[in-house]
Amino acid sequence: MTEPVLSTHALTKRFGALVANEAVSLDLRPGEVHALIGPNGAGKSTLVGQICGAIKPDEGRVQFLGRDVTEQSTRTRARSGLGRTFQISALAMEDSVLQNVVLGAMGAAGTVWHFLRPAMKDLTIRQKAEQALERVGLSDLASLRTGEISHGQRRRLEVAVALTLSPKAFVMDEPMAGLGAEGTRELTALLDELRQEAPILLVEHDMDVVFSLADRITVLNYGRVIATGSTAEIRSDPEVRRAYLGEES
Ligand SMILES: Nc1ncnc2c1ncn2[C@@H]1O[C@H](COP(=O)(O)OP(=O)(O)OP(=O)(O)O)[C@@H](O)[C@H]1O
Repeated sequence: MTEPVLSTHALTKRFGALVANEAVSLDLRPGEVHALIGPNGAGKSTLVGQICGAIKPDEGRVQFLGRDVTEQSTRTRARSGLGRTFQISALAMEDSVLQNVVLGAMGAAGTVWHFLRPAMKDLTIRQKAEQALERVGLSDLASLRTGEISHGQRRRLEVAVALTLSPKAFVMDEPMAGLGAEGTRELTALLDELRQEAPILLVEHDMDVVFSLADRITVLNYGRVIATGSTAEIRSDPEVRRAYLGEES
């Protein structure tokens, strides 16, 4: 079997008496979209936080590109190619679309102490940013203020920022949240293409998106994995239907 790009091994996280994740193991394989679903409070964001380095696990390990990264900072993981988009936008609304991507590319190049103005003149960084914007179909909006573009376009801009890291894997936390039908359709098409460049761990509530994009699905309930499998397997799993899809047994 192909080596996974990213994997968690028995990750456990407690908040006081609450077990938010209990021995969660999953993997992300090359070329796939692996959706992580579960009811509100199931522990999806807690898991993503541990994968990306924002939350320290109580037990268990995280492996990325064959290395144990459990003790690494968010920044180190990002620099090795763990691309992340957030539930809540981290974009600078007053800056232009291009400036936001340049800021991302500066972080990727390790030039965080430079000021934005000289960075805009750094040809390598600027080129990288422009390529990323082209990849997500936002080149025409490069000079607009980020606050002026639509919510859907901002979601794609976040993907462009992540692309400047030349990611080896994406972790996306509810990228479709708040999008209308058109925005959802555009972002779904983009993610469908991006999986060839880097596999995607996708936390998503929109089941139409999940079932149209995912190669595999992992279902969390009360912090535990209750099922992992293909979309067909998940659809017909009685425990999933009971716990998540709200069906009577
Ligand atoms: N910092 C924290 N301190 C205490 N409890 C927390 C903390 N973070 C999360 N929790 C609790 O852990 C459980 C899992 O939360 P988490 O946000 O990971 O779930 P989720 O599946 O992402 O939910 P949602 O779909 O609503 O985003 C919840 O009961 C939540 O209240």
